[in-house]
Amino acid sequence: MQHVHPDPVLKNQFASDNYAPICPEAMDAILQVNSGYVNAYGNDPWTARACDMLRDFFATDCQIFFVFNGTAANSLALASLCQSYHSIVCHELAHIETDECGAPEFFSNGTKILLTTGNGGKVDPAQVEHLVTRRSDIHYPKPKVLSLTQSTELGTVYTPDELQVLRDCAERHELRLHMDGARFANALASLELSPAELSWKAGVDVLTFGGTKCGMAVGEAVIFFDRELAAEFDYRCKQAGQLASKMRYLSAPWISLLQDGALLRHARHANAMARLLANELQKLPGVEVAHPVEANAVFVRLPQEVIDTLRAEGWYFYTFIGTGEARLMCSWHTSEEDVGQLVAAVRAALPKTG
Ligand SMILES: Cc1ncc(COP(=O)(O)O)c(C=O)c1O
Ligand SMILES: C[C@H](O)[C@H](N)C(=O)O
Repeated sequence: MQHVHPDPVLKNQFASDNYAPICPEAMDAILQVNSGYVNAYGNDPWTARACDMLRDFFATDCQIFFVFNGTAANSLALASLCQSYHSIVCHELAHIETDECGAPEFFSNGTKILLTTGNGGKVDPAQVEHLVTRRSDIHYPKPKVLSLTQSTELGTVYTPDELQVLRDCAERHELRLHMDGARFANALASLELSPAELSWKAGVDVLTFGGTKCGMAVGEAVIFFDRELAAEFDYRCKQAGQLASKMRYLSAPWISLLQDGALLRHARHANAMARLLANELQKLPGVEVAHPVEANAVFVRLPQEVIDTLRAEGWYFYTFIGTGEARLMCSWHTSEEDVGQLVAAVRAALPKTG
């Protein structure tokens, strides 16, 4: 096929796992189900099978819905957990606060987001306790949801002990627990825990499970572990324009990524590339890895002239996430050669000593 643009493929990209192509398993799945007519709007056999496989994956009778992207998954899930007069507590760097353009507030008809700080992009339990208990008068938007991102926007992961402390706080104050799992697979691969231990057994009521970051073209799973909270969620999806008519193309890739372990294999690979990148970069003078590398992101403090040089050479990376560091995001598609080329470019861009 003639490329729309002369050469759309980016050679030097560490901006996001969203830039990666579809992984082979997901593409094969799309081709395999692309025959003939099937029921639309999720009433096809592959969607049913994908839901059953996710119930097996989480070892519980959860309810699953597929939507087009993570912003929709988070916003609609949050809207199911609270009323407009409630508030949602999350980290100040949470995607639902910084990068969803007000969608959570919009789809919940105005629910207020209350922010905590905390090291490594993880909410500070003491600040959650303070936000929830500081006021109980009618004028204060009553906290109803605690939202955690796992793995976090800074590439760290909540440990089981940290999750337990937050779960205890949520239960003490009757908060529902939302988990933004855009990179849940990376957290699973990092902690080597079971999906159940990292979700419903940790008290999570609803998980938005990222398929896109695992190599799918599209298709996030909204997973309700408390089925009562899923009541009429299908209507919420339809009204928000998130009910896919050709659902089979969102659900079938989940089958292929779950059935032979590809989902976790790709996550482990992305995490390994991030560790390799961090290990090589921190050997360089003047380069500081800013946060623990526990998933597939590396945040580095680089001299501005290095950033300018790298960008002039065509390297893609974000500096608007976190607290100003350069975010270098690895994916299922990142190779050791890619890592080596970036490290060499950083080394060459550093001021010459001596
Ligand atoms: C932490 C996090 N949550 C959610 C999302 C989903 O965002 P989108 O609506 O772009 O799929 C992203 C996107 O990459 C993300 O990084
Ligand atoms: C920040 C952007 O919205 C996307 N979630 C990413 O992580 O690349």
